[in-house]
Amino acid sequence: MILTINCGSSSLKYQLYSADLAEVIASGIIAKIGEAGGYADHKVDDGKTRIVRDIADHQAAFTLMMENLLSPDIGVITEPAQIIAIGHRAVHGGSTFVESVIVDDQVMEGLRACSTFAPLHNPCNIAGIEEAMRLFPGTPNVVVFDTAFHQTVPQHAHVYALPYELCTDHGIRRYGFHGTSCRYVSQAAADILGRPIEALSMVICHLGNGVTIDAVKGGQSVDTSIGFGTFCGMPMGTRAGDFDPAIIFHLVKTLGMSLDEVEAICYKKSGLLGLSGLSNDMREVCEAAAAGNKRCQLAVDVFVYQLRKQIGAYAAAMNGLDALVFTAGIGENSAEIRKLVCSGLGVLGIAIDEDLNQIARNGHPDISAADARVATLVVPTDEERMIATDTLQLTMQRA
Ligand SMILES: Nc1ncnc2c1ncn2[C@@H]1O[C@H](COP(=O)(O)OP(=O)(O)O)[C@@H](O)[C@H]1O
Ligand SMILES: CC(=O)OP(=O)(O)O
Ligand SMILES: [Mg+2]
Repeated sequence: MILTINCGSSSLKYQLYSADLAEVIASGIIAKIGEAGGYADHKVDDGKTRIVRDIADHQAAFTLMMENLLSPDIGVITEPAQIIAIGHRAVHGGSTFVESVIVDDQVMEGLRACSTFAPLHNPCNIAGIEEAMRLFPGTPNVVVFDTAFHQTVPQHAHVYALPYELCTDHGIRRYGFHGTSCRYVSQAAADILGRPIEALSMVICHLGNGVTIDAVKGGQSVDTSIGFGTFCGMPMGTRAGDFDPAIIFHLVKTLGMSLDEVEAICYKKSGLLGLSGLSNDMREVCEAAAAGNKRCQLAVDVFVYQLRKQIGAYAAAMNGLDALVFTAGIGENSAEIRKLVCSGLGVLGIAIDEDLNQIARNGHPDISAADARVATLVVPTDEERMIATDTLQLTMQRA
């Protein structure tokens, strides 16, 4: 069996596949790590078991995952050796990692070096890999990078107009994230449309806790909204998205904030949470907005406006658009956000059928109106399957 691990800042998601990847045998999420109210949801077939327990750190989360997988009641394995390879998500691979790799000491060193670029994500990814190496000695670990798919973004799109030496000598450039999701979703969208991916210009809207808008032309990422770190581009759950960097100097020099405080604002106190003052969860923000909460309405308005602007920019950058694709938590589940985003994009030839929009998750990925020039699709992402696929491929190659 092949195990995939996605260690986030406060969660660990896992999925166990049969060795041929034909079947997902078990999956789960361990949530609120290091916070009050920790729990694990472990799924086998249609059954879900919730275990409520405080989870101090990623090591404790790993222990709980193993208890679940090995449990006589809800477990699916009898010994760890049944797992032949483990695939991990890593967010930032910098310029060092352009594709998935098998973990060795040098890879771990490279990952640690990229941690300063993604302080919210990479340290957690590394904690997961270290724990896997400790609990499964001798089992190959593969690491799959969010940044890898965006290595094709051309220089004129990934270089910032800063002194060029900062790019060449210090790796200051746009890297892009959620690449594993965009890679999966763009191919799935081409399959749904029944057209070769090489012939398509698409904008992928990965709208989860983190948000990426990605321009994919001919199957390659040609521009992407997140940049060097993971807080720029679109507003996200708790991250700011683009704002004038002069604000940072003002907060530090005039308002006397420390850099740590400013960093916390950019990554943890902004976005939907910062604007709404209520929640980083789009469902809650939409519900409160519908009930008349003005700051929540503002958060929705800002989110939708920035999305529309970015989609328009990428349609122009690619000199055309064949498909607009929604994915991840918000993109897959919120008919309202899809409707709001698309309603302002008629100029591009985007038009959706509201009845189809409402039933998109029930096997109706194409929600385009009959007269639309651009196809609009809703495609559930599956980063885990991509991670498992790369893990299988690399370990087979080595064997
Ligand atoms: N029905 C829904 N309506 C609006 N937002 C939703 C809905 N279901 C999930 N979401 C949102 O999806 C986001 C989480 O997306 P997800 O892709 O699961 O996150 P992660 O980046 O952690 O993988 C949250 O903002 C959540 O509110
Ligand atoms: C890079 C990033 O934003 O990841 P996530 O959506 O998992 O927070
Ligand atoms: Mg996700």
